[in-house]
Amino acid sequence: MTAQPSEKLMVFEKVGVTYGTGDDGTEALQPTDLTLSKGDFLALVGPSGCGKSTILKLVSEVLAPTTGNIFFSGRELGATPIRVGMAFQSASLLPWMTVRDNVMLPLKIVPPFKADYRAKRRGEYRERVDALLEKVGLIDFADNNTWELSGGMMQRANLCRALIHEPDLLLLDEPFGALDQFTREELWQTLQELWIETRPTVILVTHDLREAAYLASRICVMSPRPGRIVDDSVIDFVRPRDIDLVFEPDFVALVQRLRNKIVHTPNIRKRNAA
Ligand SMILES: Nc1ncnc2c1ncn2[C@@H]1O[C@H](COP(=O)(O)OP(=O)(O)OP(=O)(O)O)[C@@H](O)[C@H]1O
Repeated sequence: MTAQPSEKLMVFEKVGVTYGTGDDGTEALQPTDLTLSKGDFLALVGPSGCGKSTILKLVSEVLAPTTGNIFFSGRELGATPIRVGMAFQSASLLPWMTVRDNVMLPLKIVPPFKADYRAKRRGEYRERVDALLEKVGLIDFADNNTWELSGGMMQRANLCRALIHEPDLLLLDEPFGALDQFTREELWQTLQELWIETRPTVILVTHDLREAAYLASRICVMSPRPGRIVDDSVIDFVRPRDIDLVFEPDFVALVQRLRNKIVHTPNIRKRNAA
């Protein structure tokens, strides 16, 4: 197995996933090559069931590939611990903790921060949490219970919790899927600001093509199951991106192109059977 160049953060080499075995097996991901560089903001889009979440499970080591290899910083994934931040559609904040304590949680449990947690939780860590809450407009709610927050505020707190420990990888699975359009657009801007400031490497799974085009620096379109990457585009709209960008002709044309790619990419099984 050859080591990968270290400037590439993550490399998929012919990575395939089949759930189950034999006749009952479900091929979710065809052997796939994918390279992620440090600081990329990659959006994965495609029809339901194409394997987007499967890729997130692979990257977060919840699932091992059936075939192929994954490398992280030039070494096989799993060889060294990587720091991952995650945010999903359900904010899953802990209701018995305040907003501040929820955001501080990764500093309590993730190395190397946890070693100093007791000493720093009232000083340096608290300042760090409060600075992030200030940035996303939640500082006045730091001592509130999470059930006192609106859906949009919960997702702001959720983003803070996913970023507070400076993850090597930020994994976002439909994080704004349950929000109304206006709140969602506000959160796009918040996430963009956080990304520009700290440049984490992000993989965003979304069904919302405008969200992908507004936020991402790169978009991969996947085919219907068994998933494969059928389009890989660099998105180079100037940053910071204003929300009015979504009405610009180039933006609308991009969303239309992505949509056509998704709608018109045949299911390989059906095509082969025809
Ligand atoms: N544990 C499992 N056992 C069997 N099949 C599975 C399992 N998990 C996922 N699948 C199947 O693998 C395929 C890919 O699933 P995955 O959740 O990655 O798709 P997705 O693109 O994230 O879908 P969605 O957009 O609907 O969330 C789907 O057809 C799904 O039914």
